[in-house]
Amino acid sequence: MVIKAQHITKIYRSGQLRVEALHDLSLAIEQGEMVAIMGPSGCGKTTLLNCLSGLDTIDEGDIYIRGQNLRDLSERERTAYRGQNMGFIFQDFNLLPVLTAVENVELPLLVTKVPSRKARRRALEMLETVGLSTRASHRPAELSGGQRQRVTIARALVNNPALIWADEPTGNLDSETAAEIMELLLQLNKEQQQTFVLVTHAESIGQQAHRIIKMRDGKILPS
Ligand SMILES: Nc1ncnc2c1ncn2[C@@H]1O[C@H](COP(=O)(O)OP(=O)(O)OP(=O)(O)O)[C@@H](O)[C@H]1O
Repeated sequence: MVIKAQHITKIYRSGQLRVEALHDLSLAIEQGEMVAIMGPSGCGKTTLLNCLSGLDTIDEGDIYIRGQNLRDLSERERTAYRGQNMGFIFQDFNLLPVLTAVENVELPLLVTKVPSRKARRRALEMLETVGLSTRASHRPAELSGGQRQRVTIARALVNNPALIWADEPTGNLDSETAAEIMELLLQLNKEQQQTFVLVTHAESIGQQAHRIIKMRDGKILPS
């Protein structure tokens, strides 16, 4: 089991306000699975993704990633753990505007002290995998939405993480480009046996995952 969550609860507090965004939620995801998390706006999908990936902390319960209880790691250790084991694909791209496509993709490698020539080679390889080798020296503003999303995917996968989190990976894209991106994710999942957990509103995208986890009001609906 690559991801195991047991009885997790997440409460957001601000002043007197208290929102229980996850309520006694348990789940298990296996190595190599592609899982889609679906449900109405506000049901807790993004919160679940942020907690499972250790970007945010939980109030109760336990989360194990490849056997490691996230609770036992300090914030600094969690950050290092994410860098080594996880890739993130978010809807608003998060690419650095002053860097070219290849520079954006190689960044996670340089951060982990991979020598620059090796990093460049690997980043170019990744851009080729996502079908963007001819745009390596373009800046994000000089790329289309679908192309930017491909750069984000290349960057998320460049250090070969075991786990990839994607929050609305096709949210800003037209349906044709969204289908292409989903096809690419499925292909990478099949080839590399990496585990993908994606949040989506799009039924057509969710249907292509191996499994859909349906959420309502901070809980998982029985399947
Ligand atoms: N930082 C925060 N502080 C307080 N409440 C929050 C915070 N972030 C989210 N919430 C609340 O927690 C609940 C779950 O939010 P979350 O963003 O996880 O939902 P979601 O299912 O991803 O929604 P959407 O599909 O609209 O993105 C919502 O009721 C939301 O208002």
